[in-house]
Amino acid sequence: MNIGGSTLSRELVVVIDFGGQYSQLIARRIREESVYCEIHPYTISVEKIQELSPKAIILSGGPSSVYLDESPDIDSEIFELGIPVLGICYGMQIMAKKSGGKVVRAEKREYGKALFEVLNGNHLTEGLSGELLVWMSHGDSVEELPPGFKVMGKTDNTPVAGIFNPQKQLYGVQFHLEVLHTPKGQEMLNNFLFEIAELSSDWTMDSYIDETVNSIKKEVGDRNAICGLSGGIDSTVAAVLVQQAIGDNLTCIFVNHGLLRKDEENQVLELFREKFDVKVVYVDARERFLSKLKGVTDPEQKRKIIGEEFIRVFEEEARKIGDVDFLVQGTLYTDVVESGTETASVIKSHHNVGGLPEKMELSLIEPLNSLFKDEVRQVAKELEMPKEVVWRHPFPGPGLAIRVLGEVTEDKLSILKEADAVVADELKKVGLYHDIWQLFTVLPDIKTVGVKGDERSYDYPIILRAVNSQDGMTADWYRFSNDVLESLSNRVVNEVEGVNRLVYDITSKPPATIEWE
Ligand SMILES: Nc1ncnc2c1ncn2[C@@H]1O[C@H](COP(=O)(O)OP(=O)(O)OP(=O)(O)O)[C@@H](O)[C@H]1O
Ligand SMILES: O=c1[nH]c(=O)c2[nH+]cn([C@@H]3O[C@H](COP(=O)(O)O)[C@@H](O)[C@H]3O)c2[nH]1
Ligand SMILES: NC(=O)CC[C@H](N)C(=O)O
Ligand SMILES: [Mg+2]
Repeated sequence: MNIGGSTLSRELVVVIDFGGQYSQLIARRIREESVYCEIHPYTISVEKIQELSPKAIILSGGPSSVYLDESPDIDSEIFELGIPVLGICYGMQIMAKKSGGKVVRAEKREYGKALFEVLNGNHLTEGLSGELLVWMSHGDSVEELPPGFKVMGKTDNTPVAGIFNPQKQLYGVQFHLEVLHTPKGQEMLNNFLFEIAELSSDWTMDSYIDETVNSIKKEVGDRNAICGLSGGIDSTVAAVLVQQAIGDNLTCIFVNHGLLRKDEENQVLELFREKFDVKVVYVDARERFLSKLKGVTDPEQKRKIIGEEFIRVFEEEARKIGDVDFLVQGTLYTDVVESGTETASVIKSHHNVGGLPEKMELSLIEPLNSLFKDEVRQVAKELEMPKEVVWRHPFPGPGLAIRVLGEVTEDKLSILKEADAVVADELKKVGLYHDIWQLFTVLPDIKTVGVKGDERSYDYPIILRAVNSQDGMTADWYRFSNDVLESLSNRVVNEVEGVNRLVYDITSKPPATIEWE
């Protein structure tokens, strides 16, 4: 059993993912309107959709072409369910093809900004007049309209840039209305959600808390649970929600795997002792994690070892407590998606999802597995948690193991801990720490030559990473002033033994990821 937020009752929009790069963004745009939505792979069956009983369906874009044999397909039945459907790009093309139209390779690829001229009045563009600036990214086009459909509008390049069938409430747009480069995109999406599908905005964090607590109460009853607690926002919120549901039957397990930041174990324990009324067991597992990681250099292998070891520690602690059936984790929607689904490829195996061992003694409770990070922060605020928890920078479960590149050793860990502490201290001093979404240092597996005090040094460089983001799915590097960069460099090189260089990572995600491994 996996108890998560998605089992709750509320109006639902299903986004069907054809492998598009913006599927997450579509989901975010919908949730920003206080409407709950879930992303499902295109392989979802019609029966499953009926079971979920969504009030609207959105078909995402995708890299493939609908006329190819192996291209992602969907059962035509979904257009007959009486549920309003909006197809975007590939989504519109598949809607056209499955409804009896024809899609072909276009003469000219259309990429970037275009002007969309509305040709036939329809509910999607209601309230919008004149030519609309839209964002295009396609090489295929609808050549023949399916029966029952009308052309919604055109661009210079694309005579059929939008289609609709008002009787069946089917709408398709060739452009991406979910990106900011389509300025009226959100208005069109709102027309679809509220005018066409008649959804109400019933997705609030307030209602989320009540429903989640109630559903955990029902599922767990008077049985016992443990919670993997890191002091991070996700597990803290998960612990508090579960505690509200089952009270003293919850015990939190805080694991020191030797990969925490400088003094982090003490800070976390103190925070929980002072500010939260939950039972916390501290486990010193440094030895066993570090010995399992000995000689291992491959990033995915490191993650899997750590994921498995976490579970083994949790199981041992559960046996000590006795009669424990559940493990609570602060898994987020993003952890699930990045660890790979049928249509989304594995970016990296988050230790708590893709890194889980196949056999587990405990059933999972993941009350946040349908939320994005910023939504969890909203829940935390709603729960009146201290600011230091709400705005704490995310810290990955595998900790410094994925920031010491290559083999993890005690020596390298201690250099990295020191560098990390110096950087955090300096940025708190200049008042920038909370301006940044996530900040950390990385220790690469190389040494470089320097000159310190007139003498040659052959030491490690430290890489500084600072990014801003909303939910960790995309991120932009932080623009420091030169003065701040200079003081950071001076302090790190002077104060951290074994380091003679500081370099700054100026890559966004994508194409990089936030962590280096
Ligand atoms: N040191 C730890 N001890 C026990 N459980 C942990 C530890 N580190 C991570 N976990 C578990 O793994 C989950 C995922 O880790 P993750 O880092 O994504 O979440 P978090 O630490 O709660 O929040 P944040 O993302 O803000 O750091 C946590 O929610 C928690 O259940
Ligand atoms: O708990 C976690 N277990 C993991 O295995 C893991 N990998 C990455 N992260 C965090 O996720 C966010 C996105 O990171 P990436 O851009 O590196 O994928 C960033 O905030 C990362 O710190 C993890 N968190
Ligand atoms: N972004 C998309 O969905 C592209 C759809 C299709 N591959 C095309 O090029 O037209
Ligand atoms: Mg964490």
